[in-house]
Amino acid sequence: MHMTGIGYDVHRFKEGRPLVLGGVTIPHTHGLDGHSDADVLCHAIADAVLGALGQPDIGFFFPPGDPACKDICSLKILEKCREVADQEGLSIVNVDSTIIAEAPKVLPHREAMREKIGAALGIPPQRVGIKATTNEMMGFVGRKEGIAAMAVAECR
Ligand SMILES: Nc1ccn([C@@H]2O[C@H](COP(=O)(O)O)[C@@H](O)[C@H]2O)c(=O)n1
Ligand SMILES: C[C@@]1(CO)OP(=O)(O)OP(=O)(O)OC[C@H]1O
Repeated sequence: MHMTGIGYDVHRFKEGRPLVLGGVTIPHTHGLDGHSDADVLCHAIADAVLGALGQPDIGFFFPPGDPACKDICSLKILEKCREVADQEGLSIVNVDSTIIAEAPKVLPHREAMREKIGAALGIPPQRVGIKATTNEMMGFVGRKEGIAAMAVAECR
């Protein structure tokens, strides 16, 4: 049986932090604020995978504010999702995602992100979809207050 999951996350920009998306540090004026490395893309993908596994969300496995999660590399969260899939006797088929950001341009970093996410999830990079769009200068993303990401995943 195939199961589908959906994930969404958003993080606010903060000066003086590195911008990490899909496990890749991208040069930018601001990073994202968070207790973890604030990798909004990995968080959305994690929730999508956990949803497809019929599991609770990221906060169940990595409680918000848990000292053990301070500045955690969010690829570790994806590795945990893979472990949970293994424990359940399920496999991750593919993930697809969209980053919503006015800046920076993220598509130049797409291949690097696919490699990192694929390695963490144990799937080939060809099965990791990453797209990006601006919000046409509307809303909080449009005002460059932060970055949002959404994802879907399929498991079987
Ligand atoms: N942060 C972003 C946003 C967009 N892109 C790329 O630009 C294309 C056009 O975006 P629009 O929102 O103006 O339609 C989009 O399809 C992406 O290829 C990007 O790399 N990073
Ligand atoms: C992984 C966690 C751990 O604090 O990361 P945060 O940086 O707090 O990010 P958020 O997406 O708000 O919630 C997920 C948390 O569980």
